[in-house]
Amino acid sequence: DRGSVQNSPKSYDVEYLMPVSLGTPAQQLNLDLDTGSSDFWVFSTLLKESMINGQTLYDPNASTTADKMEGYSWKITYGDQSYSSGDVYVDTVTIGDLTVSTQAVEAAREVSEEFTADSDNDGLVGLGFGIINTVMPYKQKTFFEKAMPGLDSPVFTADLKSGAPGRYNFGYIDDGAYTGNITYVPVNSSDGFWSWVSPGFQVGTTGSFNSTRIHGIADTGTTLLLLPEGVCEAFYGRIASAKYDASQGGYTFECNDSTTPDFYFGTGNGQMIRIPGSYLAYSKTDTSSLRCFGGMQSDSGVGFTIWGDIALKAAFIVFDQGSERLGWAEK
Ligand SMILES: O=C(Cc1ccccc1)Nn1cnc2ccccc21
Repeated sequence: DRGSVQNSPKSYDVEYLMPVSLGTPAQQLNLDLDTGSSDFWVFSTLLKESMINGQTLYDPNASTTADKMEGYSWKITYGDQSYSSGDVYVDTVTIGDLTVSTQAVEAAREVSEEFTADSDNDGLVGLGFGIINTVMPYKQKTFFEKAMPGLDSPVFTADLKSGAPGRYNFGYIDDGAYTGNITYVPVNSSDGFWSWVSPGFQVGTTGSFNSTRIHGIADTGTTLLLLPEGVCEAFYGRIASAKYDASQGGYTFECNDSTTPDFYFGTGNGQMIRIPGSYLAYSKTDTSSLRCFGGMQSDSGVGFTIWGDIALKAAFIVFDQGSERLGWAEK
């Protein structure tokens, strides 16, 4: 079996949403595929009105195939301190023609203000590893883990684009979606993340390759690229107008600064992925400003590097859960 679904970026590529069908008859929600977490949760009719702001709600009572998991609950807090919690139902879920008939659907009773404010986002499909699923008393499998045994190949791929729709595929690799070769690197899933080691980086075409191992996770649910302080300093040191602006909480620079170099990161056996400098001028610091908040920021508050959407949209990525490895290709 296999599946394929279009993803669509919200403004500034802050997140990428995809249509998902839940229940019988199908209820369609727009969900955020998040390889940085492992809960499948949705806005639901269990929520208080005050927490809803235009989102589409999953109504388990309107689904003939929904069964409540009595005595089960969930509560998740993300790295940015946003959170959600609620009850659990088993129901049928279809993403891009791929159906899982008994998916644990986590129906929200409570969401933090960040989720309420994001009216286009009806919930998350966590495609990290199931060991960090938060359902109690027994953790539940991710959508991919449930689908995997029936797939042609135990992989899913992410093709995120800058300011344009891309695609998530399940169970196969579309050889037309990338150029050159796919370089595979081993994944350590013990923390539940797609964790891997980059051999180093290079700033611009003229810079030398810096052989420094960078431990981090491939996370579609994080917007920015959070890298070690020293790497940020090497990159921003090459941009004439760049500075660390404590009032903005990060590095900023003039959006059109022509000295902005591309950023290359190593993936293994000599391959590098090029992130165009334009991706790193993330968003204007305010409407009238000429300065942009950097798409690359320090990971010092996190403890590991996060290869978020800024980096992922420069590549075609194979999340190979069958072999616990990540595949990287240019496109
Ligand atoms: O939380 C983060 C980014 C982050 C910030 C600070 C420390 C560690 C990580 N990403 N993320 C990944 N999945 C998410 C889902 C919702 C909100 C944020 C999400």
